[in-house]
Amino acid sequence: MTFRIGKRFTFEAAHQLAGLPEGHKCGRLHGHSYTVEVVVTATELTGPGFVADFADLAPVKQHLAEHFDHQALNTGLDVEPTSENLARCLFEWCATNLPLPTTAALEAVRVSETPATWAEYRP
Ligand SMILES: Nc1nc2c(c(=O)[nH]1)N=C([C@H](O)[C@H](O)COP(=O)(O)OP(=O)(O)OP(=O)(O)O)CN2
Ligand SMILES: [Zn+2]
Repeated sequence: MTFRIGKRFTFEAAHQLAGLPEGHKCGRLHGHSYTVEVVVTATELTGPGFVADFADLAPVKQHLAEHFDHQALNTGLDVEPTSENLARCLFEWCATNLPLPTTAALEAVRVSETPATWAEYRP
């Protein structure tokens, strides 16, 4: 049996994407209200019955506020700021920085630029 929890975060940022056909709208500088979802799993629960305390995911909020919110993402990342690349970048940050219980594992990070679209990274 697998338990799965997630927490959703938001930030606002601008980007433009290279490598698109001439005239593609996403080649122009534009902004999104991004949503980031962090998913954690476990096969056994800890404490009162947690995969992990939702509060254990709180550092993501501060990381996004300090490094992503109201930023031009093209200058802050060493990859093209697509949803896919942001998901991998944020997964790697979470894997290093979130204080999860030893019984829990970071499963995936999902990034949405709009309510209709998403990209997910899970190694
Ligand atoms: N696989 C991906 N495709 C696209 C990405 C991406 O990160 N991964 N990003 C973009 C652009 O950032 C664009 O701003 C968003 O594209 P899209 O959802 O197509 O734009 P709209 O919200 O305006 O959607 P409409 O359906 O055209 O109204 C492009 N593709
Ligand atoms: Zn965009």
